[in-house]
Amino acid sequence: MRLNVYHFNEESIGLEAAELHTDSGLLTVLLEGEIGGLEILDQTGKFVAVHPQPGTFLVFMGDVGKHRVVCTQAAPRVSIAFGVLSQRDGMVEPQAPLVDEQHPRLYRSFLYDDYRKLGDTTNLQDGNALSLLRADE
Ligand SMILES: O=C(O)CCC(=O)C(=O)O
Ligand SMILES: [Fe+2]
Repeated sequence: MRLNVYHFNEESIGLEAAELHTDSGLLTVLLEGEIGGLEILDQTGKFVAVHPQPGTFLVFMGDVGKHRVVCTQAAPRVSIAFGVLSQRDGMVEPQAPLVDEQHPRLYRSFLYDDYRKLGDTTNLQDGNALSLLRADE
C-alpha cells in the first residue's frame, strides 16, 4: 500500500507531480481524495483528466493503464494505492473461458518475473515492454 501526499501550491499549478508511468504489479486499486489531477493516457495519445468520484475506487490493470498526476489547484492532495502483485514465478495469462473467436488473445503467456526482467533488459519500462509479447508477432 502506498500513501501519496502532494503539497500543491500556486507555484506548482500546471506542473507534473508524478510523471507518466504504469504501476508495477498486476493491478492497482486507487482511492483518491477530492482534489483532481490524475490523468490517463488514452489510445490516441491524449491525456484524459479523471475527476474524483467520492466513494469509488479506480482500478489500473498492470502495465495497460499509463497515467500521471498534474497539479490543477493549490490544495493538498492525497491518494492511497493498493497494489496487487504476483508471485515471481506466477504465470500471467487470461482464463480460458475469457478467450474465444470474438475475444482473441492479445498477448502471449509469460511469467511475471520474466516480464519484469524484460522491461529492465530492453529498457522498456512503463508498459512499453508489453508490445514485445503481442500474440500476433
Ligand atoms: O495520486 C494519484 O492519483 C495516482 C498515484 C499513482 O499513480 C501511484 O501511486 O502509482
Ligand atoms: Fe501510478
